[in-house]
Amino acid sequence: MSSIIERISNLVAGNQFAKMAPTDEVFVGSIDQGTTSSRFLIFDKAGEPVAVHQEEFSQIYPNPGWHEHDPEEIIKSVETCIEGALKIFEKDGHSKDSIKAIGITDQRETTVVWDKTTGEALYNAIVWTDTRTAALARELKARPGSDKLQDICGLPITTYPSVTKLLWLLRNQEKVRKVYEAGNLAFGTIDTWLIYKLNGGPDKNVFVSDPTNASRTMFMDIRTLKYNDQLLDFFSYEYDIRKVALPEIVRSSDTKAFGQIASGSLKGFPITGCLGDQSAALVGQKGFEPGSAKNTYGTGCFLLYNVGEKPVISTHGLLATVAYQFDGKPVYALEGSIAVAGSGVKFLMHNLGFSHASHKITELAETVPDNGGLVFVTAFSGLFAPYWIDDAHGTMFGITHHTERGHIARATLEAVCFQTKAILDAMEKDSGHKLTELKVDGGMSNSALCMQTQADLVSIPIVRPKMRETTALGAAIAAGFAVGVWKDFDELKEVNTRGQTVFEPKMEAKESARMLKRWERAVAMCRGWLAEEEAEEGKTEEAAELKGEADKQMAEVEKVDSKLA
Ligand SMILES: Nc1ncnc2c1ncn2[C@@H]1O[C@H](COP(=O)(O)OP(=O)(O)O)[C@@H](O)[C@H]1O
Ligand SMILES: O=P(O)(O)OC[C@H](O)CO
Repeated sequence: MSSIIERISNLVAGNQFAKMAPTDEVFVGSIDQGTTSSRFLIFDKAGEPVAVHQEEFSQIYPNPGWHEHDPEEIIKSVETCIEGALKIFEKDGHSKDSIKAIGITDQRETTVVWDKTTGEALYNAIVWTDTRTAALARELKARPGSDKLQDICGLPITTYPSVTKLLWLLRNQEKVRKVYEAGNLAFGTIDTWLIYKLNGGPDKNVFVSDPTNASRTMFMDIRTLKYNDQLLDFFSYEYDIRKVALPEIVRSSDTKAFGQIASGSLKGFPITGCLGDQSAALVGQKGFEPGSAKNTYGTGCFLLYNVGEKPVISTHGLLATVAYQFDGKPVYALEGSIAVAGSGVKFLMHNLGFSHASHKITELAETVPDNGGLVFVTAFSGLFAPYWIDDAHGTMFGITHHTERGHIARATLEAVCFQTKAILDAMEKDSGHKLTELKVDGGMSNSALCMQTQADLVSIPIVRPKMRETTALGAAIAAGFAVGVWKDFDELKEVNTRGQTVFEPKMEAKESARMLKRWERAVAMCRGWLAEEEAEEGKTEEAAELKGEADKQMAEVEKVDSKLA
């Protein structure tokens, strides 16, 4: 039996303990490496962010349709974010030792190549939005066997997946080719590059990717989650892809595979989760049940719909992708990808000088009651799902003396909502299931006008959580699962449930149908923009083919026209 003195001193010690830094606190860090900015957030067990630091980095557009990032700047931005958030965290009285694990989430498809002997990047990262490979994609589509690939990897051949970017680098960059010929070329998406560099580069050589990222390369069999011979053979007609080091594919939540941070204030802290950003957002929205979906309005906009443990290969212009793989079994999603969402807002700000802040674009759009007859097909990277038109450029239709900046701002927001509607229709056809509500997040979902328009156009409620850092939360959940911060989905029940906003559809069905028809007509009219040009110059055989395609598409326009009449 303990003495009274002993019990009293224990009580005192207990009280002192309560007043000191609460060492029983548990946090998870999350690196969110997006297209326009990097962030580091620290989440508590309730899924609330307690510290955050964000850094924008350079967007490099060397030619029309080209989009690059400096791979070293990306790493620096992440390191700065970690230090920045940690400072806030410690200032608030928390101890960094209470951070149990770190998750990573990243822009997908963006491609980096480096020399595996030195860890030196050999070219800028080619960003997912980049369309320099449009002709290469057409060349690949024309090769025998191209029609078999989507069934294996879930993606159609377009400029979007990593493969065309890697082939372009091999074909066009001598420095890359030399390292390839020496057998030292390493390929990675941003998750792989980050994990490799944060672990210290060639010294530790942690060279991995998770299935949600690897499923965006076109090298991975979506069913086995392994690199696939048929895919590698198909793409190896000029350069042998097997001579390029591809990262090992490991599950999205793991205590060992992702290594640990090699330097800075979090030196020695384990990285235990990794998810592509759109998968992470689905996890952050707790879309764990088949039939649940989310739409993330960031730089681009991506609708993911959980289809369960078997992939669904789309026949309506959507992608099959991996949602996550936490334990043995992968969970899949159908995806509708829109290339331009917030980047359209930034275009108005930076290229057209409309304002200096994103929310001001929404305010500008609110100065007019409707789009005034203007439709803006924001096809800056061609048009993605469900259309996949790589030879479209951004086009505005319906400009009159009545048109003012407010209309352009409004039409920019609406463009994302129209594409989301087209994606939802395609998803309904592929899955045979109609959504009853749509969960949203991402920077552009801050725009209430945009969310109301979305509800009006899809005719179902739009549900926006109060805490919209769902992408980062998803990566934290993946990391937290690995180290037991959360043990199962049940433990996440209360996470991120407070204070959601619901946007109910208000527009009359007749009016939304009229707007949608106009949009479809504008899409049909912006097809074949580059095809005509190439055919006239007689540049390529495919161009002539495309000219025929453009003519066919004009016939489509006429069909839409006659429907509208
Ligand atoms: N109130 C707003 N209205 C319209 N767009 C907004 C608003 N707030 C943020 N955005 C847009 O959201 C995008 C940033 O979203 P975010 O989810 O951080 O993107 P990413 O992860 O791709 O970098 C930017 O393009 C920004 O212009
Ligand atoms: O930067 P985001 O958030 O628009 O996401 C980029 C996507 O992952 C590209 O596929």
